[in-house]
Amino acid sequence: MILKTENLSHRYGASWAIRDINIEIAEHGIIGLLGSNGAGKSTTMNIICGVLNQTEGKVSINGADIRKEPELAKQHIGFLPQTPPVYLDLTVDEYLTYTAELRLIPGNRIKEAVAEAKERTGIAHFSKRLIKNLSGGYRQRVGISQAIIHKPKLVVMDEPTNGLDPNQLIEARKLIREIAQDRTVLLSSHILSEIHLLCKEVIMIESGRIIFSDSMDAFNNYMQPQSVLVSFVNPPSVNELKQIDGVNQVEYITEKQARLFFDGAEDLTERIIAAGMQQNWRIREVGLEKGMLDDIFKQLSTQSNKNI
Ligand SMILES: Nc1ncnc2c1ncn2[C@@H]1O[C@H](COP(=O)(O)OP(=O)(O)OP(=O)(O)O)[C@@H](O)[C@H]1O
Repeated sequence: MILKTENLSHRYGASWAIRDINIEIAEHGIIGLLGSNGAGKSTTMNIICGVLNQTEGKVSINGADIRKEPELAKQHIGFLPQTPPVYLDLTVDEYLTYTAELRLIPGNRIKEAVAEAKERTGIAHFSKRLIKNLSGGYRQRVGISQAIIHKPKLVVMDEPTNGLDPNQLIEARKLIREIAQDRTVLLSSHILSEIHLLCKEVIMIESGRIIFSDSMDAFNNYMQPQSVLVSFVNPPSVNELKQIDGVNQVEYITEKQARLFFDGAEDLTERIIAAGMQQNWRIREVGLEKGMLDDIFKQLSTQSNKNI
């Protein structure tokens, strides 16, 4: 087991930030921790990485208890906190050499470890550059370098793609996928599509509790389409649209585009198109809409409350 948390709970002052978080990760690949702002993602990650001491519960990394055997446990863990822990006045080489020392890499192997981490994250050409003169995307790569410099089995990344521009995002995702090829990456995000793109497993946390933990495929079952957007050249009336079998509600978003809500109706798209052809609505586009993250949260929260 690479990571195991047992009934992990933490409170700041009187209020609990997380309650009874149980996570078990045995395989390689990318696992997503999904939750809205304030759900408890950072608290969970900080405890897993030994940066914050939990109020209750236990964390084991590769079988070692992070509180009882911190040195042993931390050998197997790399951490990229929400703000990359870089020193702006050091060069990339100076900073990575320093982090290699912190990670207790033997002196005669530090140069090699620094070179390898830079190579993996594509920053070798910036070795002598001061970190303050790097762009946000490259600073973050330096942050990732320090997280993998000791070749840990588990890399924990707190919102690693937050605040990156579209190009940096694509590069960052590519890098994270590469890093996860031979280890486990646990990453957090409040953006569903981000977790969707990257992760094979998802742990969803809301108000400090896990409300879903399973494969991405299983998660997708909660995202059944419930509405369809249709654009017309000759828009019909709401009543005409309601006559289509399975449609139970209609709202026009613009003059020419309507949202049709339906209940588990099969072949609905085909029926809409057929009706459109018959009555000359001249349909330009039909697109299924997936449930919004808020709805999924609501759905899952109600279900988990029922199970308690
Ligand atoms: N140092 C602290 N002192 C008091 N309360 C805190 C502290 N850090 C976090 N909290 C509270 O604990 C809860 C969980 O916060 P946490 O930062 O873990 O959530 P998060 O899911 O990471 O959210 P975000 O994406 O906004 O960082 C929130 O209600 C937050 O206000």
